[in-house]
Amino acid sequence: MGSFPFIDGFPIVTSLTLVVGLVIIYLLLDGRRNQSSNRNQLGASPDSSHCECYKDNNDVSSSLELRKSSVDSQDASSKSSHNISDESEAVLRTSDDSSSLRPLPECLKIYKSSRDGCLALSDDEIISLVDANHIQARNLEKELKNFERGVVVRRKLIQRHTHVSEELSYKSYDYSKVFGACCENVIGFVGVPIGVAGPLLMDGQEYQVPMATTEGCLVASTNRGCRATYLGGGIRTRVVFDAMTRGPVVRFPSAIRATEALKWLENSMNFMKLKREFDASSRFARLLSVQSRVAGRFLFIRFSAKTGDAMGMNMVSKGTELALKILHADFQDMEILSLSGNYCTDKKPAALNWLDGRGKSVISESIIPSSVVQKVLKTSVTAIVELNIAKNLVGSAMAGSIGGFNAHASNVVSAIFIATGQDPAQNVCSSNCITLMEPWGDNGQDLYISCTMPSVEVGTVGGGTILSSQAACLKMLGLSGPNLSQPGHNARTLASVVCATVLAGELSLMAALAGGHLVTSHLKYNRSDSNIAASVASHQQRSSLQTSLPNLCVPSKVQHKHVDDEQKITMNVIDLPTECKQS
Ligand SMILES: CC(C)(COP(=O)([O-])OP(=O)([O-])OC[C@H]1O[C@@H](n2cnc3c(N)ncnc32)[C@H](O)[C@@H]1OP(=O)([O-])[O-])[C@@H](O)C(=O)NCCC(=O)NCCSC(=O)C[C@@](C)(O)CC(=O)[O-]
Ligand SMILES: NC(=O)C1=CN([C@@H]2O[C@H](COP(=O)(O)OP(=O)(O)OC[C@H]3O[C@@H](n4cnc5c(N)ncnc54)[C@H](OP(=O)(O)O)[C@@H]3O)[C@@H](O)[C@H]2O)C=CC1
Repeated sequence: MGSFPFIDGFPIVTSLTLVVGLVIIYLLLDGRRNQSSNRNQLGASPDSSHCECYKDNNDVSSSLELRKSSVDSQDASSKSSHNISDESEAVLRTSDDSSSLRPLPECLKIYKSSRDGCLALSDDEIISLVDANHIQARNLEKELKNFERGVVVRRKLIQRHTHVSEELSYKSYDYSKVFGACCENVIGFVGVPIGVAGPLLMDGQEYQVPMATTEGCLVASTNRGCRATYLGGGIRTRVVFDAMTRGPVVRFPSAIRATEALKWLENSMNFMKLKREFDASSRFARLLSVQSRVAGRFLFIRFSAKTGDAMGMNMVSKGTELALKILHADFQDMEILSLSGNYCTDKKPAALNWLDGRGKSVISESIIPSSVVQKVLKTSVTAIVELNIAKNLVGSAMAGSIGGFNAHASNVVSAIFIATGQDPAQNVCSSNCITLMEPWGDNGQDLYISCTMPSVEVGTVGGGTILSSQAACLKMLGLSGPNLSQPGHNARTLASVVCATVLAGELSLMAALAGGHLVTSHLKYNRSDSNIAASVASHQQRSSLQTSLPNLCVPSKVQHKHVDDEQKITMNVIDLPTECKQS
């Protein structure tokens, strides 16, 4: 044995066998890799993918053979996944077999051969035409005359640059409502859970309020507020102002000229001229007022209009553009710098909206009996009233807030906005709210609460309200679409629902804070380890700090507001689960 050469302690024969075996395994694995990269030719490696396949297919004769064998199976699979008319089924091609790609000139010829030329091309062939700038990626739905296939091809296009998981939903969605109205370059849709809070007893009627959110605990809390107000006899609301605004910026050669224009706008005859033009732009938009401010040579003009059941931004923008032409006719030296000069103010925090209102200005109020405060809200009238002053009034003043004198109005506003197809960006000003609380009744034993929201920007027609799920949520409230007998009534009622639900949310969260229940409730409803379990495990393994508090330990009990009378220190004492204590 000693005369035989050894490799790493093995006799040479054994070593050679090992090397040959490894080479064979490597070749087999490599072959599989190549096969799979051919199958995913629009996948992760963009440069090699399509171009390589296209080069391969320059050999037309071989590609024709391959194509013939693949077309049948492709068509069979495509029929189930695409909503194609019978006519086009016969010629539809999809992309799975890269080897069947026809050369670009041939694809172009087919594409141009008729109005439906696109339908005779596979997804990959369509992509080759997009790459060569014959088809615009953003027009795929139109070109393919099939919304879902347009979405599928666009997903394949961007697969080459980033991973688009099947988990991003795209099937069985009514894209016909989206195209030209709600979104461009569509690649799918995101599902957001909808919870329901209710019954909300508002102005004598019961509502079940849909809320779209991923913040566990929010619906539970709002539901509790609905319960408390229901037991107290409900919530009353009033809409005190209703006008959407658009505020362009224009410029003059001098401040003097800007001031002359301002004076012109203040004249009631001139206002009527503007109004005639503005009102002619819509069956529902009606100009109510024009408010102007000068800053040097700039003039800012805030057009305010009723917009029926629409939130109204498109409508008011359209009317404003026409009205500006009338002003321009008398002030030819006026430059229109922008239809929006941020004096509207849309989608940005602004004191103007807080002070003067925008959209619907709404007030809601309710009285909660002391027994309900104790049993349902688990706090006392004194504690919640004191906390409201300290937090929502003094705290927000200390923070320099404008319109943020509340606990979490934006939570409820955003959840209802997403559920009912409102413009979610308008959550910024729509969440302006001041929450007020007072002891009520002969002995101050009950609780009075009100929410004042000057700028709720909502509609029941237009925007995302046309989409099926969002319209279904509006239907739950009995507020879908236009109110034919009283245009504007549906949108105003929706604003009331928002304000009343905000009141319910304020009541419940403030009670939880006053009672020290915030953390326990959120750890119960608002924490999951589904996408962090691995990192927590590896962190624990790495650090092996058994003494530290594991991230996912849920306190079984939180004692709050343990006040040391002498020092007036407030402490939170967290009672940990046994396993956490042991570690
Ligand atoms: C609409 C455009 C982009 C057209 O702009 P355009 O320049 O006429 O379009 P184009 O056909 O010349 O295309 C130029 C590029 O725009 C893109 N593009 C163009 N069309 C599409 C489409 N269908 N789908 C996807 N991408 C598109 C695309 O990148 C395209 O490049 P290409 O692909 O041709 O090389 C332009 O007029 C625009 O940006 N308008 C403003 C719209 C906007 O920003 N709206 C936001 C909402 S407004 C609001 O909510 C807030 C407000 C206004 O109130 C705030 C305030 O007070 O200021
Ligand atoms: N343009 C912009 O600057 C901005 C646009 N937006 C977007 O604007 C969209 C909303 O614009 P908006 O003007 O509300 O909606 P639309 O643009 O959809 O306009 C409403 C349409 O509904 C018609 N309508 C039918 N019945 C009624 C009724 N009872 N009350 C009111 N209108 C009715 C109107 O008729 P008619 O034609 O007679 O007026 C109008 O054509 C959203 O998508 C939003 O995201 C948001 C911010 C800024």
